[in-house]
Amino acid sequence: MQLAQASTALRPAATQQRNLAAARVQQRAAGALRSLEVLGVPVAARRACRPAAAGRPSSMAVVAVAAEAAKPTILVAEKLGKGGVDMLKEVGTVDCSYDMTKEELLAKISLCDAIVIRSATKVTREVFEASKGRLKVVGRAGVGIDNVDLAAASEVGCLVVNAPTANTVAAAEHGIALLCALARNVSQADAAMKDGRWERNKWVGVSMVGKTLAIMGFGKVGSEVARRAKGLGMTVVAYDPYASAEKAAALGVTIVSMDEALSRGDFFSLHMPLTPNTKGMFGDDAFAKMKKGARIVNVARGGVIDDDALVSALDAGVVAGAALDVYEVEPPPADNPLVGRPDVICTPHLGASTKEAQEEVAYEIAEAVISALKGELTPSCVNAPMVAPEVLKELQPYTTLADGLGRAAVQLVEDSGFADVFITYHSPRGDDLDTRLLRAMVVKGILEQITTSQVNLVNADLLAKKRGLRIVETVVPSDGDAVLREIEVAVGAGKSKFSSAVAPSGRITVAGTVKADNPFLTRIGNFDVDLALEGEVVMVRQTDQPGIIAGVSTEFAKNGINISFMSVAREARGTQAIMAIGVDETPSAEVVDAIHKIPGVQEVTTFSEKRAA
Ligand SMILES: NC(=O)C1=CN([C@@H]2O[C@H](COP(=O)(O)OP(=O)(O)OC[C@H]3O[C@@H](n4cnc5c(N)ncnc54)[C@H](O)[C@@H]3O)[C@@H](O)[C@H]2O)C=CC1
Ligand SMILES: O=C(O)C(=O)COP(=O)(O)O
Repeated sequence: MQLAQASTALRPAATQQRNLAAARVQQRAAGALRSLEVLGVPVAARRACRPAAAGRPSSMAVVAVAAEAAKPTILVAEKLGKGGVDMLKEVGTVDCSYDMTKEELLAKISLCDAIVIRSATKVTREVFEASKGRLKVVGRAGVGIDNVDLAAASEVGCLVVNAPTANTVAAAEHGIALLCALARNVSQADAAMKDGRWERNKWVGVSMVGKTLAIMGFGKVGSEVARRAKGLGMTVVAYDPYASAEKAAALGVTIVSMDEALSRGDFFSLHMPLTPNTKGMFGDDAFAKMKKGARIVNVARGGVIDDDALVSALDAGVVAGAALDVYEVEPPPADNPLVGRPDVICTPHLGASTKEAQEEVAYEIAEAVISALKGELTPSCVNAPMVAPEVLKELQPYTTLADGLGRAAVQLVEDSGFADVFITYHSPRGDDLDTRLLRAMVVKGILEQITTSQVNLVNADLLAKKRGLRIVETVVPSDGDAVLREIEVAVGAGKSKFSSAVAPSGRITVAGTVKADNPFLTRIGNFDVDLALEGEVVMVRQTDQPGIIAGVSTEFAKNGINISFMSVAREARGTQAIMAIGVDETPSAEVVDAIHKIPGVQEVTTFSEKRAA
């Protein structure tokens, strides 16, 4: 009765948690417009609603349309908890197609903006190629991302997000379950009884209390296993080259070298990810260093153990038994040398498979996928640099500026091209300024003018490198309360369309700042200007003499072009001057020509802060 009451009492709390998760998602949705601008991560709908021939709509416009018309298509390729699927349905068209063949996946993927997978689906380079640029988010409903080609994802600017925390306890509990089963031959004894045999002497086990458990990989799962093993009275040591000894000590765990772990462990529990470094980590060499009669549990990934080496170690009695949840190939082929052995107990990759964990994983991944589709940098993005939310918030207005300056600089380049981009940040933070986001936005501004690639924080550096751009960043310490006083973007181009944009350094140079959250152009070449960095900009170089401003504005007025901002700067009275004019409508070639013909005007150029077509 009491238990029933307790569980009823708990239910509203769980519901509340769901509501909170939904509210979080809604809150994020509200911030989506801004985030899109920040990262330039195109929402799925961006492609869907992009007009075929017309100029590319701004991200803002796209989102507005997106919300109305084109919902992203989200392919759920493996079983996902209903709560998560429902969350995804609120923002997109969800296609739950489980157990697809590779060919079916390849055929479907170009219709999908996001895919949600578990460990069985391999998202290979071939899959990204088949998606033809449409796939923007891979959501791994779990931890291990060894089944996703991260390099290929990054190259195409696809965000990969995972659910790093929701199945930690489930995996740890399964590790402990296998540890106990291994020590006490639970599986073998159970199989014998079901086979009609009562074998009390055959299945005598070993005790765990007082024994040493060596945890290999002391991350989230490893430390939860440690906590539980301490409760069983075991001595716990851990090998993890990246773990904090203090954190381990707080749990009563000693961090040791790999060799020490190998020589001390009576039991081993593996919890490192599968990476090129950990692949085959438990091979002949490692087994040779173990105590005779050690037992090993693998709830991490099959590939970290070399199967043949384990077979030899079992045959030699170095390893007394193994418990495996994961396999190099899943499901393991019939000729797998380990599965059929009586000294090996096996489960079919069940570590994360509890009802509770799967419900939570589904919410965690749905939230991450939705936020990634909206262009937000989710904390669980595994192929983009982590930018803390507070940094993101602080830098947001400057990201628009950085994007705009990159866009302006590249449009001032005369045909010859360029390879060097110099970005100078004037900031009171000095070297503490996190410039990754700003650099990505400058690169995005530049590349979006000259390529059709979608550029975002994930692939900006990579695409810049591929285009042979060399980005040189300098942070100049400055005064002031704002995080940044000015950003300057200079490109080492041979020639500019607007000669006054070339600074004494010989580089096309533009600089800007943020005023009241809006980006402003403050310098072109060697001229100080003051112009909102938005829409169309007309640059005019003239002799400093009366009447030119009137002539230029008359020309705009005649053609129904509204001036939004104007800034005039000169070297000295009666010498060279420039006008930077923000206009609401794009001036035609005829208007530009007419301005050029005004006596005293030497050159005219335009650039656009709108996205390139
Ligand atoms: N069987 C199952 O269903 C599940 C399996 N897993 C597996 O468990 C692994 C661990 O998961 P978490 O603890 O959540 O990840 P985590 O990232 O929190 O921990 C991994 C730890 O491994 C350490 N590590 C990396 N390279 C190492 C090396 N060469 N030697 C020793 N340690 C190394 C890292 O420093 C980190 O502390 C995952 O990568 C996943 O493959 C996770 C959940 C469920
Ligand atoms: O989260 C992990 O890394 C797991 O191994 C769990 O895999 P699964 O989602 O159960 O296929």
